[in-house]
Amino acid sequence: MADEHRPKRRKTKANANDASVVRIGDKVISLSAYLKPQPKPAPIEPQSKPPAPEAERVPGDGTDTQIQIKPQKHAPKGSREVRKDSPLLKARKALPIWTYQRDIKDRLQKEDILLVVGETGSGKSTQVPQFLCDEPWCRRRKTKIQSDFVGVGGMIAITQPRRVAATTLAGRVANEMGTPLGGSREGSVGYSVRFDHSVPKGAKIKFLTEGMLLQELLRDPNLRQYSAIIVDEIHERSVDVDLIAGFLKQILSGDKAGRGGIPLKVVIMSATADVEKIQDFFSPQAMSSSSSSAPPASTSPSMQLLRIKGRQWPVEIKHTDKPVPDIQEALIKQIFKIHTQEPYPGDILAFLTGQEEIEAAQRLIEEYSATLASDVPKLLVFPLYGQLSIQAQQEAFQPAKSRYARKVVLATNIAETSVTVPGVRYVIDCGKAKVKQFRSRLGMESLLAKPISKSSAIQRTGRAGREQAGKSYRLYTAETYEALRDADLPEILRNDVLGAVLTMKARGIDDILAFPLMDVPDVDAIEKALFHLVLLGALALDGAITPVGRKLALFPLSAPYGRVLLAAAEPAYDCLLEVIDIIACLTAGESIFQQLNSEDERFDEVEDARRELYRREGDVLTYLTTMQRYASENADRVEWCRARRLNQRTMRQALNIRRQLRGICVKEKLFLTTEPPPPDPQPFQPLSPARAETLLKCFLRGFATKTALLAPDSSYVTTQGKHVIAVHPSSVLHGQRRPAAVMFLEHVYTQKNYAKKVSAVEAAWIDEALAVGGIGEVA
Ligand SMILES: Nc1ncnc2c1ncn2[C@@H]1O[C@H](COP(=O)(O)OP(=O)(O)OP(=O)(O)O)[C@@H](O)[C@H]1O
Repeated sequence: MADEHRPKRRKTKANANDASVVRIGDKVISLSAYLKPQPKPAPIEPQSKPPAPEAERVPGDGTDTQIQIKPQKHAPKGSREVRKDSPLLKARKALPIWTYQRDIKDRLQKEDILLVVGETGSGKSTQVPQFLCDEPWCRRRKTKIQSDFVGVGGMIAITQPRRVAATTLAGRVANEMGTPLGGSREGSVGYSVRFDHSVPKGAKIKFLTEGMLLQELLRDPNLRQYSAIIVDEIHERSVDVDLIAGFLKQILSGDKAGRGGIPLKVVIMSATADVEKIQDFFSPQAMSSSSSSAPPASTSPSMQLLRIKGRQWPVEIKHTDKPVPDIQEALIKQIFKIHTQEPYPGDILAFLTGQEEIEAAQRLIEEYSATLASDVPKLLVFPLYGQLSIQAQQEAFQPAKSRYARKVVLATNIAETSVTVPGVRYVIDCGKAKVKQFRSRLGMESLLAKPISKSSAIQRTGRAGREQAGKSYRLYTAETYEALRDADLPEILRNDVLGAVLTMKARGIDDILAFPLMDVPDVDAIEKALFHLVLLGALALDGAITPVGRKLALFPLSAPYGRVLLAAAEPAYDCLLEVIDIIACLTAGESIFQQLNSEDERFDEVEDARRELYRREGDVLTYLTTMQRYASENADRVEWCRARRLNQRTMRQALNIRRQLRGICVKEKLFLTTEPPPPDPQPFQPLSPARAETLLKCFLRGFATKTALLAPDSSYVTTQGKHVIAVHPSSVLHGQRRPAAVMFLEHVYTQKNYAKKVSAVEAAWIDEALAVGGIGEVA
């Protein structure tokens, strides 16, 4: 029996006899100091400002994840007129950056590149694009490029490290401009994140994730549709933002022929950037040496630096007196202390390290909150982490449904930069974050909780004090803060660079080491990536990009998933529809299976219902069966998911991704027939053993290097690198018969080396897949 969704710990409950304690495993946390005597909460004051942004679901079948922002009542659809007494205009004018408006415009009128450094909440992300979008240089112009007349410019792109920031900022700016967002034909503001785009006709400002801008760069290396690119939150130094900085440097230092001589303006922004490093990278000397067609250093664009002083609202920072022995305990106590002692309303945003920690804390807070007296406001908990679907993430940004409740958002560092969570007045910072680190020599990734940097701590604190004065509770001492390093290591120095190398190759960069990067990754990591790309067929043996590589770079999927998709379209496999179903489930966000608790009274019933989904070959085919049965259900999908404890929201998102992937495959002419994919619901057809084998072999075309063989001592040893690896408890194969060979789609080092998303395969199939890639045998 699969125990993917078994509990990882005993069910915890507040002691029935003593409502002032909560238990975490063996520990008992007493909250009595905060709760007795119970102070009466402050009376609820009507909020002086309307909550914003007023994001809403698009009504419909629920498969669309677009967000729709209610237009301001006074603003006609598509209008950009905002009344002078609009509260939002007043709020904009109160932002510290407002007084710098003229300065920013003047500087960009004269120069092409500007670095804006200003405190969190000073108004950079929401205001700078609005200041610039009506500048004369921002108009779309017709120009002659070679022999054609083409339009250049007219729009501003502003990149964000995460989709939640891109969508919420787009919502806010649309509101401020009095223009609708999403689902509308006209408007000034749009957004584009993976699997979700909403760019109205005539948009002047587009918020997009860094990954999406990279995709656009592959299609249009001169970014012709834009007059300006704003790179926000550059301090996060993701691989993608480093690549963007490199490409922008090439455009800025080039001869502009590809834009018909029209310059591209570039604005780099952050509250906590390493100013010197960025200035060096974009210095005239560095510019002139990065391009053969560059003018001499004396005429290269020079980077202006503008520092925005001040923030709108103060934030009081409180450190602990002594180190806290148990972060979770301290965090929960702090939440209840705020709830009972700080004025209401005022929501709480608490930073934890990961999904598991968030779920554990959520259970405890909810259990305890249920025992609070009826005259005490309830605590409503909202999780916020990367694996959640966009819809689930958006819920954290809505005002609490009940007026007599305090919202507690439990977030990972995805809420650390850029975002404003409306209503939040208090921040709690646990001082740690899970950091992904790729050890190129081992070919293994680790995901361990580590102390954050000063930059992260400042950003977390900056999530308070955005709508009113706030407080930031750091669960570590002032001395610990002082000892933190200034910034995190850039991702390019600690992560797999497979995607980065593929992007560079697809953009025609042959000499990867000569590409302008703020930090150059280890040669070892680049070699590993080149080897992997050759194996995937994305690069030829001489390192040149192949047609397969070009296609992979354009898919909104990682290269191995893209490779599986392309293989599925080959006549030898011919299983595109099934592979799309599986990849849709794998990339939809949160696991489609909710974790089951063995003490749950419905445990056996749910396990019974799930049995029809589990496949003894492992997780990949279990996902397929689940998607196919879900899609074939035509009575009540919500009830169907409930009975099996499937995450209905993730399933809906998977259907949405499935629709988009099918569309991409039709466009790329990958389907072997010209017949359109059959509409749902189709009757469920059990998978034959031969078909199961074909599908797993097809997945090996992308994942032959992520395989392990059973050793005589019953452990699994990876075929690449020869490391011992265990099947993760979340896999349907955990605790089952041990097949002689396994393929895994992910691996992670936490307490030990774990293989996730595991399937039973045969050693001969692995050899076959490696041989197709020209790499030889595994054993
Ligand atoms: N979604 C939102 N809902 C409500 N208010 C918002 C929202 N987004 C922004 N604001 C308001 O606009 C102010 C400025 O936000 P903005 O994101 O432009 O600042 P920033 O300087 O870019 O901050 P950071 O460096 O933290 O990203 C916020 O402090 C808040 O008052």
